[in-house]
Amino acid sequence: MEPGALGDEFGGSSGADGSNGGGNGDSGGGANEFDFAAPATDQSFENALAKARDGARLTVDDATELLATGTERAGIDSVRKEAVLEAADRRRAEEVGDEVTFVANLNNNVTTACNTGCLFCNFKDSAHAFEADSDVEHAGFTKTPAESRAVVEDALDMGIYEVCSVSGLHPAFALNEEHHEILAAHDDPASEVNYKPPEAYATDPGTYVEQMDAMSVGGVHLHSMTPEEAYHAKRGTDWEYEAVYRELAEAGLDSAPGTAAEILVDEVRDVICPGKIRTDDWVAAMEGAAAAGLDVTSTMMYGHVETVAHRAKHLKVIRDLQDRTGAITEFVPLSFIHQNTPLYRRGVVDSGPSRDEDELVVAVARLFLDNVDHVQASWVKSGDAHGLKLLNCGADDFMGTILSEEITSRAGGEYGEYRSFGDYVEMITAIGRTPVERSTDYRKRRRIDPDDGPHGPRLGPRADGTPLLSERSSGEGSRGDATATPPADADD
Ligand SMILES: C[S@@+](CC[C@H](N)C(=O)[O-])C[C@H]1O[C@@H](n2cnc3c(N)ncnc32)[C@H](O)[C@@H]1O
Ligand SMILES: Nc1c(NC[C@H](O)[C@H](O)[C@H](O)CO)[nH]c(=O)[nH]c1=O
Ligand SMILES: N[C@@H](Cc1ccc(O)cc1)C(=O)O
Ligand code: SF4
Repeated sequence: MEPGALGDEFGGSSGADGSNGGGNGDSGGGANEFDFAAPATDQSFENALAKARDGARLTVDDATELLATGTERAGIDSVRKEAVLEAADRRRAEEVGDEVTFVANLNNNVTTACNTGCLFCNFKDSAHAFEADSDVEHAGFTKTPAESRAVVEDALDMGIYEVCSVSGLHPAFALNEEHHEILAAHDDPASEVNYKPPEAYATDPGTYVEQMDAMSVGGVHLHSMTPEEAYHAKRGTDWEYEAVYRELAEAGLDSAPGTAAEILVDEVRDVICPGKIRTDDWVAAMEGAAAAGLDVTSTMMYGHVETVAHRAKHLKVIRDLQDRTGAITEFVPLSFIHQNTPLYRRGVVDSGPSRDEDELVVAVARLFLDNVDHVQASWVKSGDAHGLKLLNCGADDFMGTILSEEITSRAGGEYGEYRSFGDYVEMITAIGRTPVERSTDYRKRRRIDPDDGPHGPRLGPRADGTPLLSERSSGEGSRGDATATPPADADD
């Protein structure tokens, strides 16, 4: 399980994409080398709260005060926190009512090979371990397009609506054949454009277009190609993001996940993901996806080295993007899972966020993002009990069934990789809300009658209401964590 997290991300290969690797190993050298100033604003907590209660558009300073429960003293004030949560919960009820949505979906990640070296990530395995002549042991995988298709086909038969696919930046990945030729024409493709030909690897992931085509089967909704992946699919060219997303859409892509956002402030990215695209590029990729007619989601991975002021600035980037595009369907707060990560193991951070911080992030997202309808609570990151609590802090969506999970679990997350419809119905009704099966874009919704079990998906192209996997009988109260056998991964 544990992919040898510490210090060996790059093995001998020196930062193949040029912008990371070398510096990466030093990032954890001493605590606080980033040393961000403690946030301070000209706003008071009380004024910010009053504005939030009135429904006024909040500023970055307002959001900073609310996230901090006042910047004038350190630590979270529990009375103030409750006031923020209450305002957000009321706003949620006014805007989207009492329904709690979730989607019948599958995670089908294609490859864990990645040289980008993000210090919060244990999903990736150094790409050189995947080379045909490598004898480096690793727990990662690469799927061929045919293998991806088979996994999606199986899940479609089970009734899923969406496949969510996010992957490492495999050096052999290219958008299409023309891209392969452009990349291969470089004098030193590995160091100049993070490229090695598919023949160098034990398993060929195919092109991005081939993977999209393979996964877009039987009318499933394909949710894939994060901004970082879109960057990889155009590296070494002057192609526009819009053109890249158009080509992917023609191959079957329906919407794009807004991960790779982390914290959209470059001084934070310089510490936690120096090899990743910068904030401007992330925004450009999302705008390109929107211009190509795709919906997108938005995320924030918080609770590592950033301050509350960085979180507030991040929310402003998202709100501005949504003002310009209207393409964002939801905001997904991603609570940093620290246990196995280089950031933690190297002593750069000593934990992830507290539950108070999780609750305030959800609440302030609801209050600040007045143009994004849906805020997600994640059972993967927070577990069932705290996930349900987040649904009373401003969130209205409880993500999806996912069937398999590789990012959070590898980082040390403990909440499993699957929730059944029976689990969802039991949990959501337990907090007095209405369970609703949704489409990825939230436009299709089906209210579920809790008394009409056993429960299964009905919106997927092949869904007929049969429970997804062998469901424990509803009403047993023995939900527990993942018991499902995830679809088999292909090993390299
Ligand atoms: C693992 S990447 C895969 C897709 C692609 N390589 C990218 O970076 O966009 C997807 C996202 O998972 C999230 N993630 C990775 N490690 C995490 C951790 N330890 N805790 C919480 N979220 C994490 C990050 O937000 C990251 O952008
Ligand atoms: N929050 C997490 C998600 N969310 C994704 C959703 O399941 C779904 O794909 C999205 O809402 C679009 O419809 N997925 C994860 O794997 N891990 C999370 O923490
Ligand atoms: N939340 C992303 C997808 C995602 C999130 C977190 C993960 O760890 C993986 C994938 C989206 O729905 O757009
Ligand atoms: S977050 Fe994405 S880009 Fe960064 S190391 Fe992990 S898989 Fe690679």
